[in-house]
Amino acid sequence: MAKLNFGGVEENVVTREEFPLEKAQEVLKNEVVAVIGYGVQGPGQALNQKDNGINVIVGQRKNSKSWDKAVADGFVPGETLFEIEEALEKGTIICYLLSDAAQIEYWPKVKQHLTPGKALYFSHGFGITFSERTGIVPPADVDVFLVAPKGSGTSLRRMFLQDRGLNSSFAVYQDATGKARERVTALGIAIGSGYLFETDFKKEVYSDLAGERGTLMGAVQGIFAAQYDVLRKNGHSPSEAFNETVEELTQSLMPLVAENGMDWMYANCSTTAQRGALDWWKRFRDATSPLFEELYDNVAKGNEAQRSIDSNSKPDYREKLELELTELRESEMWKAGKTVRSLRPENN
Ligand SMILES: NC(=O)c1ccc[n+]([C@@H]2O[C@H](COP(=O)([O-])OP(=O)(O)OC[C@H]3O[C@@H](n4cnc5c(N)ncnc54)[C@H](O)[C@@H]3O)[C@@H](O)[C@H]2O)c1
Ligand SMILES: CC(C)(O)[C@@H](O)C(=O)O
Ligand SMILES: [Mg+2]
Ligand SMILES: [Mg+2]
Repeated sequence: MAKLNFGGVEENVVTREEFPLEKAQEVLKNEVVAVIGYGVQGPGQALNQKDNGINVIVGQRKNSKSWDKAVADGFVPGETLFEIEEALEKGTIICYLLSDAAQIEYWPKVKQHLTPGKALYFSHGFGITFSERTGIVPPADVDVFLVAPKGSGTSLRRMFLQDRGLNSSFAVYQDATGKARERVTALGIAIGSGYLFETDFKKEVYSDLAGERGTLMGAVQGIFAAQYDVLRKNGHSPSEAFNETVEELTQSLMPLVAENGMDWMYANCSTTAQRGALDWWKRFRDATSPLFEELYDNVAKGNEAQRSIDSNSKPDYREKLELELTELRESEMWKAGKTVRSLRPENN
């Protein structure tokens, strides 16, 4: 593994140079990788593995939208696409990619098919870390590990098609065969990861739940809404408020941050903007820091996991989520955003 220096701290990272695709293919040549669930991660991971020459099958409920999607994506019923139980039986590596809540419901069936030497693969530390709540306790004679792409399954697939890789975390929880590490590394490469960063199940799930509730998804919408509302209350038009809150950030400034860091983005703005941003960022940090502390604490106590289990186990959880997404979509800010986006050349 390559040792890289991250801001003064050395960490181990698996690179594609040291573990090329050919090595992954060799490690996995006698395995049947069963991807269970074809929602968001399922398609990205299954298609990338298929294109990488891995023997991959999909397990999904028949008569579902996801089943039809798998067929449309080229998986063949009876050959590479099966009902969940059949795929569980055929697979030697079970990639458990049902939603975290659905994993609880299906666990008794999965466990039944985890015969000695098989491997159980997750893309989240959720089920194992919160096992008192999920009931997911694997038998001792199977390998248990995770590869968690740090991004959407949609991006995993898109970046693969662009010959780029999405960074993933990986962890081994249980090594029953003595081969868990090479199996998980091979899978990490095969699903289209760029680099693999080592962690453990608990660290992965705590950081992931905090991140998505925080800056990646929850906090970003919150801070957008707060600024947009203040601008609107002070008489600015929807387009002005949206451009100054979201559009400029995603189209002009975030690409600069992505390219070369925050100081680089700042340096490409006026000295007027730099003076103000350098004065104000610490106040935003200090104002939000207690909220981030509260969030992490809730994650560590298992409250966030429980909330997710409770609400996403309800029969109508999809409709309920969709209602809340619609509320966002129908808010003035995001309706203004729709019109602003329609003006981009690629949407004209
Ligand atoms: N979505 C992402 O991009 C992403 C990123 C990193 C990690 N993960 C992790 O990957 C795993 C899969 O997440 P996802 O977002 O792809 O899941 P998802 O919510 O898209 O659901 C995956 C599949 O589960 C099926 N499913 C849901 N409820 C079911 C039930 N009761 N019975 C049978 N099937 C059911 C759905 O039909 C779908 O095919 C999770 O552990 C998640 O935390 C997801
Ligand atoms: C894509 C995310 C937010 O990184 C993932 O953690 C998820 O749960 O979907
Ligand atoms: Mg997550
Ligand atoms: Mg994540």
